[in-house]
Amino acid sequence: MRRHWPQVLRTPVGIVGIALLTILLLLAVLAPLLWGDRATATDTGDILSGPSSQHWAGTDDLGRDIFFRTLVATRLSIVLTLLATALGVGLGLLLGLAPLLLPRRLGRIMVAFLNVLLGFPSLLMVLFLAVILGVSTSSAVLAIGVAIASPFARLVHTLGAGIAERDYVAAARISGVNPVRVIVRHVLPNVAEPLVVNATVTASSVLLAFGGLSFLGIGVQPPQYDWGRLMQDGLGSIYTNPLAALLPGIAFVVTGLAFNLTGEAAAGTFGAKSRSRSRWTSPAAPVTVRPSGSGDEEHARVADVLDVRDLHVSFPGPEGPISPVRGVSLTLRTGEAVGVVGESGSGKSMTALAVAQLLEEPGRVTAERLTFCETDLQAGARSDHDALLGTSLAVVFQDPMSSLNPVMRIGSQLVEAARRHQGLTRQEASDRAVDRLRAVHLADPERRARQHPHEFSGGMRQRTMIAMGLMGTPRLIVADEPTTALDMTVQRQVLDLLQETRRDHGTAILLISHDVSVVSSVCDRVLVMYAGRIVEDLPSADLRTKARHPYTRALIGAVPDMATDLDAPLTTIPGQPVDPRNVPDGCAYAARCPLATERCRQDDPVLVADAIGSVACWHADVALDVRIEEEAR
Ligand SMILES: Nc1ncnc2c1ncn2[C@@H]1O[C@H](COP(=O)(O)OP(=O)(O)OP(=O)(O)O)[C@@H](O)[C@H]1O
Repeated sequence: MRRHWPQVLRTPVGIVGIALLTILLLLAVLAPLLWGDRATATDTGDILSGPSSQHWAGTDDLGRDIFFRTLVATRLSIVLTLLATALGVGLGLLLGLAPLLLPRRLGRIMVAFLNVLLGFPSLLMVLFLAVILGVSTSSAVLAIGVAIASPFARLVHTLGAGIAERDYVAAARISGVNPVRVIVRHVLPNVAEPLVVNATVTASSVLLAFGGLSFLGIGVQPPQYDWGRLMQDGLGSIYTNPLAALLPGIAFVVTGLAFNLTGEAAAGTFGAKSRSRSRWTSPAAPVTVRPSGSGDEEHARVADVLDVRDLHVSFPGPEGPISPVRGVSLTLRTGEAVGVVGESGSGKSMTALAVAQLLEEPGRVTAERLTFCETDLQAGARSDHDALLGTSLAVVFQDPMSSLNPVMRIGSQLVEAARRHQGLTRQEASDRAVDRLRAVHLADPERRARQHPHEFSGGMRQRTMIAMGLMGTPRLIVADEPTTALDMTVQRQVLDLLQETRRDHGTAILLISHDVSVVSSVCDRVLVMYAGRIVEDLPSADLRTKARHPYTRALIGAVPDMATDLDAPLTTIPGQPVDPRNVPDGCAYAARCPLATERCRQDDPVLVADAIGSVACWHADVALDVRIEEEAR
């Protein structure tokens, strides 16, 4: 944001706004010192006079100089405006952020409360509070501050809630960072720009509101005076000396204009910056990572990194629970790479999130067994597992925009992760961050560590996230669509990097992808998911020749290869994937399967192991050539 303010000064609107504000602030500081005495000096021989060479704007009923009084009133008018704005913004921040910190239900109540407050028109609220709190300057500040707090709180909440859903915030929260720190470090910096712009514009409304209260006699009380008070005093002589009321009126207009123009220019500049930044980063790719720890030798002794039995994920739905994952079992051994493929909605990501303990409420995870590095993740408190997950599990997500904090330097993000989980000093963590950036083949890592995510290409961001995972030595990297949206060359580099990590550190990899060819090029085994279940598990090497489930064969058939006729339409799988809200009886694939029989529609086949792998199909023994013929028909 600091970078953007000089930009504001490059726009004509910004120049005028900031010049006016500077003059007003100078007046606020200097006018009482220079002209304080002249503004209060009474001259009973010259009361309620019109403009003259001695009194440019005439005098009031005690013969005081209206011109100097208006100049001197700048300080009180602006100080009160800033005080009420600061109070409103502070309260708004508290009220707007509270729902993000409170338990979900309490947060909802808080949001409902905010909505009710918003139903009151601000000006009515100010008048109501000013009368209730009593007539004084401080009650007027309080009344205006409270009245502007609710719209500001609503803005803070809306912007904050959007950021709080990003992967890097979720990862920080779930890996045990104090919620207040998450807000201060990750949420607020990302919403600061629109909030500052909004606060600037709000200041002009506050100025008006204050002037209004003083004008009505329920704001600033004599002997103090602000522009509103001066306007009221000048009203009595409006026909003999219109300047008495007009001059403070002009002061209102100029000050309101200064706040508004500055706010408008800032909004334009920040808006343009944000838009250009999102264009710049949008083609990129993934990631959010739980950073990792060390201890390769000890790791190597443990064979099964991950052991999952009968995993279920469910969400509450209007007509009963929705289960996108329905009894998944899988095992990953040290250094093993397992791919999970399936159409969109088959439950791949939900399985990964459940395994990584990243699924948030209201999602519910149950399993007969869920063991990571020999630790039962279902036993004991969540906080007991944070250290293990934080040091041994890295998760690489797909969404580029939400995976790295856009306002933090790359180096700081790596350092923060390592310091939290490995207890390194800042210097040690910085050195390691540079070293890890080098390890993922980023050129000039020292310079890169000082840059922000928007200065990186998609592939570089993705490698950065893998570097974050490598701040220690993860036992498992869960990579959810890590190469989607990357071009073939960068995709290859990222996949090679995963392979290198696996080879050098014995890290197991769970790679999720739509792309059968990506998975089969990296993984030892492939799990095929359909409707929340694994329907086939087989070695990658056998995928093209020995797959037996009709769904696996259909997925392979949908991947074009060198022999594909480019003039013919691409092969697709007929029908629609199963909606988890409405899973049919029997085999979930039956409605789309060319081999389906009555038995398939009634009885759900279970996964049966054999010499090749495992398959859940009543027709798994039908010879492959017969199957291909059937499918072709
Ligand atoms: N909060 C939720 N409430 C109810 N259902 C949900 C919720 N989140 C996800 N689902 C459902 O879970 C199912 C599985 O989603 P998941 O993201 O695991 O699919 P996927 O196989 O990873 O798909 P993709 O490849 O598109 O990411 C989807 O049908 C989705 O609608």
